[in-house]
Amino acid sequence: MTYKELYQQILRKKSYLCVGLDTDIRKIPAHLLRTPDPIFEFNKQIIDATADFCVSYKPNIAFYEALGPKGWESLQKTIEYIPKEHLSIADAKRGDIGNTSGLYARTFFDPSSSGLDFDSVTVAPYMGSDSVKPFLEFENKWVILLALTSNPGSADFQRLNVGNASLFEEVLKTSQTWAGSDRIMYVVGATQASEFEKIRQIIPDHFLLVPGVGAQGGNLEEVSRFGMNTSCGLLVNASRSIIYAGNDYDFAQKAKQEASALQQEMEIYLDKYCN
Ligand SMILES: O=c1ccn([C@@H]2O[C@H](COP(=O)(O)O)[C@@H](O)[C@H]2O)c(=O)[nH]1
Repeated sequence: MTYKELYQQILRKKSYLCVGLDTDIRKIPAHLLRTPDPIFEFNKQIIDATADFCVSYKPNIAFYEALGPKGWESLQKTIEYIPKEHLSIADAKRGDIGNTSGLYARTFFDPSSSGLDFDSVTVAPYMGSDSVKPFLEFENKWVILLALTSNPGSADFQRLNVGNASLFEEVLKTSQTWAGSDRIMYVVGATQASEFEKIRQIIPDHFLLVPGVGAQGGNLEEVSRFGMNTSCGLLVNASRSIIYAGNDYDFAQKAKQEASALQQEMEIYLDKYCN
């Protein structure tokens, strides 16, 4: 998916919502446990209920890996089921020495190797340019680099001063010099709203993946006011607050209501701040 295609979808749906598929076998409604693939059945119903209100889906790979081969099978079926117009994000936070990163990239981007064909993957920048390069070599795919994460521990390293700037600012600046940097997005937590203005000065045009609204308490209005650019430039993720809005036969209907409410709020902010 190109930058332009993503922006057009945002305009069409009046939404920049990413639904997080953090599907936990211990949390899904009991009646689904009687189906052959409860994780996929849950995801399928969530996708059917929310597709009109979001532009992206983000399965967090941990929830699938934890189940072994069965989890990978559910993940593969989920990825095949997500409508092609939605940007798919493998939230895997990978990154290693070059040849190992190459295999991680094949895992998520090369269906002939792994059966998975994601549009994008989250990558940790800590090991530097050669650890990210193999992902960027897949020309029609996106790398979503961790910049300033939503958790309290983001202060431990990401905010440390290195020279004249903090480490996360260096990640933003240095990664701009890498080949294929036009296909980088950045993770910035919704809980970090005070930093969005500064971040936009460094990377005015890039898309930001913003987790942390809903269960983590981030403020959608602030994120939109300070983070939006002229092409929206935001994908705001909500996982638990949507997919676990209900826990019974009506779970998908409840998820739909949550996604719809966020979309309606986003429509207001698109009118107000995307110009
Ligand atoms: O900085 C980060 C990076 C990734 N995440 C992930 O996003 C979702 C958030 O889930 P919620 O239930 O909406 O809180 C989850 O998969 C995290 O691993 C993040 O929260 N912060």
